[in-house]
Amino acid sequence: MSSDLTSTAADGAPHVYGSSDAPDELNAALTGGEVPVAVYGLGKMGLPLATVYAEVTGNVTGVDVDPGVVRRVNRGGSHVTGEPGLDDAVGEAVAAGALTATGDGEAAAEAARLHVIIVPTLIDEGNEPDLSVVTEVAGTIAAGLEPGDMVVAESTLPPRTCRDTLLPLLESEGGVPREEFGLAFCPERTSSGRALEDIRGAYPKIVGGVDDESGRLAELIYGNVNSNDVIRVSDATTAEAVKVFEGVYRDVNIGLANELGRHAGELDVDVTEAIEAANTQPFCEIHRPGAGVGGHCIPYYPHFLIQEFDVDSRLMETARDVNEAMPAYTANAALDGLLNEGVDPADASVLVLGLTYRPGVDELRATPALPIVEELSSAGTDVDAVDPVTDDGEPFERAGAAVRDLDDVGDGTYDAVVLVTDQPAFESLDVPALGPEDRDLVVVDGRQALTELRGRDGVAYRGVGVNV
Ligand SMILES: NC(=O)C1=CN([C@@H]2O[C@H](COP(=O)(O)OP(=O)(O)OC[C@H]3O[C@@H](n4cnc5c(N)ncnc54)[C@H](O)[C@@H]3O)[C@@H](O)[C@H]2O)C=CC1
Ligand SMILES: CC(=O)N[C@@H]1[C@@H](OP(=O)(O)OP(=O)(O)OC[C@H]2O[C@@H](n3ccc(=O)[nH]c3=O)[C@H](O)[C@@H]2O)O[C@H](C(=O)O)[C@@H](O)[C@@H]1O
Repeated sequence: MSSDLTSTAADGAPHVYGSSDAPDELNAALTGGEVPVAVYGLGKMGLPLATVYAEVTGNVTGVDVDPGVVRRVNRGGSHVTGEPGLDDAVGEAVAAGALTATGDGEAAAEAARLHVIIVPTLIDEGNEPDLSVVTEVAGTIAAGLEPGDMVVAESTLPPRTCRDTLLPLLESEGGVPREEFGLAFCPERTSSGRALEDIRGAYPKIVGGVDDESGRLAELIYGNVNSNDVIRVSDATTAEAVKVFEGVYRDVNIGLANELGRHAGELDVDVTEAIEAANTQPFCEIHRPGAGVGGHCIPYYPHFLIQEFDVDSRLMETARDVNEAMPAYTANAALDGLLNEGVDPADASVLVLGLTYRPGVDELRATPALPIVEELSSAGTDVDAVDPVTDDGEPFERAGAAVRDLDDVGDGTYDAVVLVTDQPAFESLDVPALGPEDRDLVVVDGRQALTELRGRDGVAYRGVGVNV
C-alpha cells in the first residue's frame, strides 16, 4: 500500500515515494526546490555530489560531522583539493541559497524528504567491511523519516546491504512501514580529479531499488541529476554488485599487470611496452604494473565479496595478495640496487618521491608509500620522503622517515631514489643530480615515470614492470 498521491509531509513538502503524481509533476517538484534534499557526507565525493544536487534542485542541506567542513562550505568554499571547478560551484550554490551545510544530521533528516548517503565505507584490520558510518547515518535519517520519503545510498556497499541492513534499520528505527518509504542503491562512479564532470554525466548512472517504486523513483531522480543515461537494474543488490564488480575487475586486472610486470627481469623485456602493444586490439585491456594499489576503494572492494560470501574467491584473494606484495617488491628493488652498488643499506640514504595513493589526490588510505618507507627504514636506511600534495607526513615520520619539502631536496645527495607516486610537481626535479659523485644513483621507478633515465650515465635504473 503506497502513500497517498499528492499528499504532503508534515512540513508541506510533497511525498515522493508512492506519489501518483505524473513524472513531469515529480520532476517539476524536484527541480523546483519543493523536495528538500539532505546529503550525508561532504568529502571527496559528497561535496561534489551535494553541489550537483544543489544545482539541480536548489534545495540541499549537506551534513558532515567535521565542523571545519561545515564552516568552509557555508562560507562558499571547498576543502576538497584537486577538483577543477568545485570551489566556484560550491560558492555559487551557497550564494544562491541552494546549498547549506550543517553538523546537525537529525535536523537535516527532519527537514529532508530525499536523503542521500555518501559517507565512507572502509574495512577493519581483519579486512571485514566496516559499515558503522553508513548505519550511523541511516539511524540519523530514521530519526527524521516520514512516509513518502526516499533514501538513496551512493556509498559503495557489500551487495545485500540495502536489502538486509539498511531497509530493516530504517523501518524499525524510523517507525515507518517499509511500504511507505523508498530505498535505492545508486553507486557513485566517479574518480577524484574529475568528480563534477563524472557526477553530472560522464557515465550512465546505475540505479536499483529495494522495490519497484524505489527503482522507479531513483530512475526519475537521476534522470534530472545525470545528463547521461540512467540504467535501472533489477534491484538494489544488483546495483551494489555492479559497483563492487567494477572495482574488483580493476584490482584483479592490476594484479595481472603486476604479475606480468614481475617477469620483466627474466624475460629481459619492458613488460609495459608489451602490455601497451597487446592493448592495441579491443579484446585486451591489461592495466599497469606499479608500486602498489592504494586508496579506500580498489583495495577495499574485493573484501566486500571475499569476506561477505562463502563462495570460493581465490582469484580475487590472489590478486589482493599480488597487489599487496608490490610495496615490498619495490622497496627490495632499491635495497638490492644498493647492494649492487656496494652500498650497505644501513649506511644508505634514500629519497621516496610521492606519498598519496595516486597523483593529485590528497588521500593516504592504503597508500603503498607507507609500507615502502617501513621496509626501507627497517633495513636501516635513512629515508627522506616528499609529496607536495599532502601535508600529513605524520604516518611516514612514525615509520622512520624525515618528511621534507620538495624545495629542500633539490640539493640533497642520496644513494637511491624511489618514485612511488608520480606527482606532477616532480617534473621539475633533476633526479640524477641527487646522486653521489663516486657511484651510480639507484633509481627505482614505481610508475614508469622516469624511463628516460634508463641507461643514463650515473644512474642504475630499475623500473617496476620495465626491467625488474
Ligand atoms: N573517493 C573516490 O574516488 C570514490 C569514493 N566512492 C565512495 O564514496 C564514499 C565516500 O567516499 P569519499 O567521499 O572519498 O570519503 P571521504 O573520506 O573523502 O569523505 C567522507 C566525509 O564523510 C564525513 N563523515 C564521516 N562520518 C560522517 C557521519 N556520520 N555523518 C556525516 N558525515 C560524515 C567525513 O567528515 C568526510 O568529510 C565511500 O563509500 C566510497 O567508497 C565512490 C566512488 C569514488
Ligand atoms: C573501476 C575504476 O576505475 N574505479 C575508479 C577508482 O578510482 P581510484 O581513485 O581508486 O583510483 P585508481 O586509478 O583505481 O587507482 C587505485 C590504485 O591503483 C593503482 N593503479 C591504478 C591503475 C593501474 O593500472 N595500476 C595501478 O597500480 C593506483 O596507483 C592507485 O594506487 O575507484 C573509484 C571508487 O570506486 O572509489 C571509482 O569511482 C573510479 O572510477
